[in-house]
Amino acid sequence: MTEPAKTFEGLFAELTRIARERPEGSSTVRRLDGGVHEIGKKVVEEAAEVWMAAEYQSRTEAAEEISQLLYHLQVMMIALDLDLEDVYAHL
Ligand SMILES: N=c1c2ncn([C@@H]3O[C@H](COP(=O)(O)OP(=O)(O)OP(=O)(O)O)[C@@H](O)[C@H]3O)c2ncn1[C@@H]1O[C@H](COP(=O)(O)O)[C@@H](O)[C@H]1O
Repeated sequence: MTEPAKTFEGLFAELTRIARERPEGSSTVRRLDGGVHEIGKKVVEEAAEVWMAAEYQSRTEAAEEISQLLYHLQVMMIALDLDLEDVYAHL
C-alpha cells in the first residue's frame, strides 16, 4: 500500500509502518526504543523551540520547529498505541 504525501496523516502512516517493520538506521525506531520518558522530553524540548522561534525567529524557522513538534507528538502517539482517531475524537 502506498503512503499518502507528507501530511500529518501521511507521516503517521509512515511512522506506523516503521514501528512495525523496524528498518535499519531509522531515527524513529531509536526514539521508540528510548521509551515514553525520552520521547516526552523531546516533546517538551521541541515545544519550547516552537515558542522561541515564534517570538524571536522567522516564520520559516517557526514552521520548521512546528513540524518537528508534530513529528515527536506522533512518535509519542505510536509509543502509547494511540491512532489518529483516538486523538481526533477529542478535537
Ligand atoms: N519528520 C521527521 C522528523 N522531525 C524531527 N525528527 C527528529 O530529528 C532528529 C534529527 O535532527 P537533529 O540532527 O537536529 O537531532 P536533534 O534534534 O539534535 O536530536 P537529539 O540531539 O535529541 O538526538 C531525528 O533523530 C528525529 O528524532 C524527525 N525524524 C524523522 N522525520 C521523518 O520521519 C520519517 C521517518 O524517519 P526515519 O525513522 O528516520 O526513517 C521520515 O519521513 C522523516 O523525514
